[in-house]
Amino acid sequence: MVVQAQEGRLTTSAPAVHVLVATAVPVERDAVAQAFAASALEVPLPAAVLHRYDDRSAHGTAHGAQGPDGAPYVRYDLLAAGVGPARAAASTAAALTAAALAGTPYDLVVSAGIGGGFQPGAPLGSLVVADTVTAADLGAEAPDAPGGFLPVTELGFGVIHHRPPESLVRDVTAATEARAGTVLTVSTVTGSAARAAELTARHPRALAEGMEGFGVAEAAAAHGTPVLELRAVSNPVGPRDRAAWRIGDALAALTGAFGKLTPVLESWTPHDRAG
Ligand SMILES: O=C(O)c1cccc(C(=O)CC[C@H]2O[C@@H](n3cnc4c(=O)[nH]cnc43)[C@H](O)[C@@H]2O)c1
Repeated sequence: MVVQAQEGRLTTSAPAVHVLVATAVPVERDAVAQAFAASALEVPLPAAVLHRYDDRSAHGTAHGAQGPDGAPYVRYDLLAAGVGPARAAASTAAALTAAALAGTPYDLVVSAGIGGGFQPGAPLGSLVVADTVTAADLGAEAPDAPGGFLPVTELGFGVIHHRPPESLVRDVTAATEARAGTVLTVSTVTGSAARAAELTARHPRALAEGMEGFGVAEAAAAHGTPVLELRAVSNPVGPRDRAAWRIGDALAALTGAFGKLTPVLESWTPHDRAG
């Protein structure tokens, strides 16, 4: 349930752990929200609306940060940030800036959604946590280069990898029974065996691909905020076959993952947060 509320600023009291979750589309955002018992407060931003949930695990932790009533808790702001790396980066940057200006910066940004799984490493319905968030098609075609492609870093610009905090990746992977590996960000969904093989050759550790992670990570990095990416596998990466997509199963896996995330974030220490 979403409670309509007008709020002139982002928050009224400092949360224990302040997390921005950026999905691409509302159905993914709502799958994440289903993990939380509380109803949402709608927080309007200039170009988007955050759905805010204050979540407490059933048991809390000895090391958890303290909420207003003394119990450990995590504040999740859920944002349907748009499809593709550019739109996702713009929306995430807007939310990060609004929070910073309000004096309540985020501790963590999570890019979450469905994604394609490289087979056999990431079966349909499984969950992948990125230990590396990689821009797979940011660069130049170069017939003389290995694989016929030069990443943008080889051209002297930017970055193509972001690395989430190791301890957080380890703990989230364990808690959610996910697999950890590289998650690729692409601007074009892979639709052929040849393209899948090309990506695997260039990125042997790739387990999944999506279209937003790198954009979200770029926005987080600009604010010095750690990032995490979670992909629930809805389809195999390879020849386009819409009939093979299992979006419902992937959305259910996303809900399940977020149901297990709160205790991990409650016990995420400031030392680890430095990543
Ligand atoms: O091919 C189609 O007909 C088609 C119809 C509806 C949606 C799509 C998408 O590609 C949705 C992209 C959306 O979902 C994520 N996603 C899911 N699977 C993959 C994938 O194999 N490769 C890349 N992205 C994927 C992505 O993050 C977008 O948010 C296609």
